[in-house]
Amino acid sequence: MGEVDPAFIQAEEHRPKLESTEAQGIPLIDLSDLSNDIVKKVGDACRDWGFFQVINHGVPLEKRDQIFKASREFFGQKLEDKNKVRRSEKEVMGYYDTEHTKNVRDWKEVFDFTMEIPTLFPSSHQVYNQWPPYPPQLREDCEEYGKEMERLGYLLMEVIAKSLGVKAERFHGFFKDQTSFIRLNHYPACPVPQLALGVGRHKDAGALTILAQDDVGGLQVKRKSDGVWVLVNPIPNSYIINVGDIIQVWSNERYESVEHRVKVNGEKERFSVPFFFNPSHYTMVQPLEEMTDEHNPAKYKPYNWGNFLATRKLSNFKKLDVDNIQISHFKISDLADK
Ligand SMILES: O=C(O)CCC(=O)C(=O)O
Ligand SMILES: [Fe+2]
Repeated sequence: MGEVDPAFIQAEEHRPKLESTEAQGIPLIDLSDLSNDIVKKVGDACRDWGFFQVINHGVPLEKRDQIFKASREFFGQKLEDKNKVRRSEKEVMGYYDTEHTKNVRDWKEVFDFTMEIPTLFPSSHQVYNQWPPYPPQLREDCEEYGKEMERLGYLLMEVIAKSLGVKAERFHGFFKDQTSFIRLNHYPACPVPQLALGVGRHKDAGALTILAQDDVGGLQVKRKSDGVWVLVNPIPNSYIINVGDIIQVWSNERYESVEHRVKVNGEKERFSVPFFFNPSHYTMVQPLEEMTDEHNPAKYKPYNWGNFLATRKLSNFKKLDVDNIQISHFKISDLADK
């Protein structure tokens, strides 16, 4: 990435401290026992943290190892080779190294691919994958891994539905024609880890994120109880799950999408692979009827997910002079607060 471009430098109040608290308390849940106890544990974690880790999730280790290996091989190429699948304003999937979060450049490079091909977006936004020639097995590894993520995504949505007291399949219909995508993240070692971030503070806009990280560590979560940034410990072969903005809206804020960011390392590079489980573009996102009643009215106006996603993707692609789209724009202000 060469000289440190000022575009990477975070405002002082957002700079990471070099030492940071380890996340004592982020729940670790064993999914092999699908009893009510798990439902309660997942529900409590969604409410108290917006984050949890899972083990015994059923994703074969071999599939995870393969996608990490392919990712390392892909990013290890020369820039001119990675540029063969470069993302553009129109081709929203593929490689790029200029993502901005809240208008500050992230210290990372990414490769995005979508699950359904072509993902059904509004006709102006047909989404196709761009597969690189090298490494040759990357496409197959990605597609195989994607199937595992989808399976785990549905399973987790069932547990979350039960924890909210609605029927297990309540959310399934929203994911027909889903706009889910997977991102390969590479965070190179950074000469100024105290000034830049791998990903600036943000909340995930989709429904649910399932993240695999390597053993380097760097993901930090803003702890709900006190606002302190705590590090999510890498646990071998576990997945980090977080509630996205859409679950916050569907649950009418029973669960909250929590801010997180990625610190970079002065010596070590880091790899991670998030799966963003997203509904169809034509989903009107709004609180579930079951989550509202006269004492607990809907806190959000319905919004169209496809438009939200397209607007957010454009603002992450290039620096804009306005703040990017947020669910707070659809919040119904409470008369009692006025
Ligand atoms: O790499 C990570 O640990 C997290 C990345 C992330 O938060 C994101 O891509 O939304
Ligand atoms: Fe994120």
